[in-house]
Amino acid sequence: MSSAQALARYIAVDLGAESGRVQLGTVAGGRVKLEEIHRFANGPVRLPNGLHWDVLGIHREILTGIKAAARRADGPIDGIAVDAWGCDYGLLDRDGDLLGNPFHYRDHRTDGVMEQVLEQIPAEEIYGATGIQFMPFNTIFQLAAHKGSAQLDAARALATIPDLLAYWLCGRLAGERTAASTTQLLDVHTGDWARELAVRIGIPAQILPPLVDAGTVLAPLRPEIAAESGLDPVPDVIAIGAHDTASAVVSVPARGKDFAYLSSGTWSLLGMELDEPVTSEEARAYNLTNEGGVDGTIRLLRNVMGLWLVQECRRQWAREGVDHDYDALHRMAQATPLGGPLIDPDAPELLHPGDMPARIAELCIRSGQEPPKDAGATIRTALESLACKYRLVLERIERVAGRRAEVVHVVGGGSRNATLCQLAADILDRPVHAGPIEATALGNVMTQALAQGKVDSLAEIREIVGASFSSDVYEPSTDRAAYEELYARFLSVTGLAPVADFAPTQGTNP
Ligand SMILES: C[C@H](O)[C@H](O)[C@@H](O)C(=O)CO
Repeated sequence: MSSAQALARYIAVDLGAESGRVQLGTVAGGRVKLEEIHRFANGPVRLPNGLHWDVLGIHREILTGIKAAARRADGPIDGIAVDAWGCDYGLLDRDGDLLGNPFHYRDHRTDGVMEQVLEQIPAEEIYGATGIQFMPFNTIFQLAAHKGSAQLDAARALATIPDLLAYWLCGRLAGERTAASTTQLLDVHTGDWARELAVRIGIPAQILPPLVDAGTVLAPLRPEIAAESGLDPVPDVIAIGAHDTASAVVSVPARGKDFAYLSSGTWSLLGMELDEPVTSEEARAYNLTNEGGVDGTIRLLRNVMGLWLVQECRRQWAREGVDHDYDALHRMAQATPLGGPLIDPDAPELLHPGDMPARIAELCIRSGQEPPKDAGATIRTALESLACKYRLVLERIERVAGRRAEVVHVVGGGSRNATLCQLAADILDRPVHAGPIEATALGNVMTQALAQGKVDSLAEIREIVGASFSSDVYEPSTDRAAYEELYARFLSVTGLAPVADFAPTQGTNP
């Protein structure tokens, strides 16, 4: 694509729990192209006081990526933006300096904290204000666990992970709303911080930063970074859908409204796009979340444990001396016959790092099933269970959204997992369109283009992405009996209630 044609070039920094990527996006002639410039591993660092993220290391990798992108680009860079996982944050002191490495959401410091807070403030109230699903690591509970710490006492500002890294690139700290929504401290009706809620929990509301919408230009890249990278003219740093899932949903190549999306990676984020939040008793009972979307949309979704199950199994087997790569694991799972043991992939025992194969086997035994006999069978159990949970969650979302999804778009790294995509189509009994893989980075790039008026709308973005990247289509099996039997067995061994006869509960997720 020659520079004459090139309409705009953007650098997208896309940070996930397992890896970070710096991508160069070029938007021209109604098409978007993405080039991976720099990829680096990411993961928890254990300190005496718990699991943390190495944000200085992440920042250094971002600078390396920006320099390389500047060298690779065949013209000026128009913007830079950062997206990252939700819920985690850094605290800044009165000088704007970081007060210690952010904790990792899988750290045990929040054990039991959500229950304590819910004794103080009823779930109905928190959900009524924020519309956010109850998860033990939500920022609100991490801050409650942080109370009384020297860090929180000295804190003058809170920065979600994407906001912190954007702040280090441009010097302006702002709370981008899609990322802010994952804190469970944003009022979903007003779009402002739920300060009164924060104060009732003992969180100093003054640390909550000024809010901006996705598509806001923050400030120019810091001059020393621009100079070091040879970026002239100096690009702006732009707030986009800073919560990675929000950016992924931007580039779902869907038309109309009757679609569901599954952002598939370490987590499976399954949802539908709404114009307005739904904080009904039923939405709360199903523990659905109303996370903020780009262009004022609402992401009515649910976190499902995702490919973390497979990632942790692989790490455990590697610790035991058998290093399976992901392709080998999926070939083994594909070769394992349908109908093995099933589990609830969202069982709390599976959230923290550790011996995942043993935990999966334990859950099977505890529910009266023979545990998986080998690695392939263990992965098969994880994938079949995920696909079954997708069905339960999607049926609940459709009921609350009041409409049916005719197609499910699976995007992200997990969209390469053909076994899971086919199982999802079979158990959901509807077509699954898989791709693009780099949906989050594409959403990052295209929202920068939206911020600069290079494109006009979410619909146009989805047209451009759909025209630029093909999707693999998985049609549901016609052997309905086999998959209906599988789903019925899933419900019976897990004790999870199908939509039809589900009764409201006291808040935390079934
Ligand atoms: C904690 C998870 O990261 C968060 O709930 C999820 O939405 C996410 O950010 C996935 O990347």
